Amino acid sequence: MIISFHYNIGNQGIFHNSIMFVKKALFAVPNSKSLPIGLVARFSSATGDIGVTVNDKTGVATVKLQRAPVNSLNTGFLKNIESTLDSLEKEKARGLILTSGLPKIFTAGLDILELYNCTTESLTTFWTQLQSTWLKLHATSFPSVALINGHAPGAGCQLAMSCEYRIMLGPKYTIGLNETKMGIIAPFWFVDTMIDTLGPRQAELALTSGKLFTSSEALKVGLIDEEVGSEEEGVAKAEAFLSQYATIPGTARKLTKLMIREKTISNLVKNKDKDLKNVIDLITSAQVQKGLGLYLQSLKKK
Ligand SMILES: CCCCCCCCCCC/C=C/C(=O)SCCNC(=O)CCNC(=O)[C@H](O)C(C)(C)COP(=O)(O)OP(=O)(O)OC[C@H]1O[C@@H](n2cnc3c(N)ncnc32)[C@H](O)[C@@H]1OP(=O)(O)O
Repeated sequence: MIISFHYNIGNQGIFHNSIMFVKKALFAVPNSKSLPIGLVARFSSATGDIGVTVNDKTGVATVKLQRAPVNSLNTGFLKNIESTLDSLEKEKARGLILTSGLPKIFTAGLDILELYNCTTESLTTFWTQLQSTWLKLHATSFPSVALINGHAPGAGCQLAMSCEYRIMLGPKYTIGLNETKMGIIAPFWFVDTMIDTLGPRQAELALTSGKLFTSSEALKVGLIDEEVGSEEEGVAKAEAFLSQYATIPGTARKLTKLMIREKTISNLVKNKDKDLKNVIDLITSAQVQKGLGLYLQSLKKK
């Protein structure tokens, strides 16, 4: 017997900003002895789908990002990610596995179309949402694992670094903050996060060159914690990592995490406006707009 719950995760309209946990069906599955018992959810929108499956034995939620073709992060998708995290907090999830539902790509980072030909107003909306979503992910009360099952450049790497543990599918994909390669600069809170992850020496080398690491290079410098050969192996390792927290009191765990992350978090919280101004000044400059246009063209030409 499997108990299935569905929750509708609303966005962009009727269910805006809420996940409703609705017990929908109780049904028997023939010929099955040990099926997992879980909560299953999916929502769709023009700005991306997020599939959420909660294992109701462990309380661990698997969140699958799905915005074809490359899970690029635009305002709506970031908002959906934030709403999902809010709902998981509310429902007291015991852990998060953040992964991609698309083949080959974890996330391609920021949607460059949000940066190219933008207005100050649209960029403000976008960047403010990015700050807000990142703050939420970086400070979740539950433990988090990024299961990086595809490329993770730019903000894709930033999302992964904000999870507490990183498992990457090898050997084909790459991860890193590649902003300098694009002629732009990683914002200070990306830099802080990379320093927290790699230490200043390796962060400087990585950031100044905009290096995209293969999974084995990433493992060597500590950008990821484990490299796996299949998604199944990745899921098993993620579950094993999270299971260690089943016996650790949640509040002690959370406060310890926040203590360690406090400097990086409060640096952004205190300097949000300054960060936004930096971004507007840089991104709306003619030179950067030209560079972004060429970069977009090069992606399309492939
Ligand atoms: C004083 C201090 C000042 C500080 C100021 C701060 C300033 C702002 C900082 C901004 C920080 C930026 C962070 C970022 O995340 S930028 C984005 C980084 N990401 C990338 O560079 C990835 C680019 N994409 C790729 O490398 C490849 O697409 C990828 C490896 C991800 C997948 O390759 P694949 O071959 O599978 O797919 P395609 O390349 O053919 O792509 C398919 C279509 O998707 C489009 N695409 C790809 N990436 C993006 C993207 N990030 N945004 C929008 N669109 C993207 C691509 O053009 C293809 O489109 P078409 O189908 O139309 O051809």
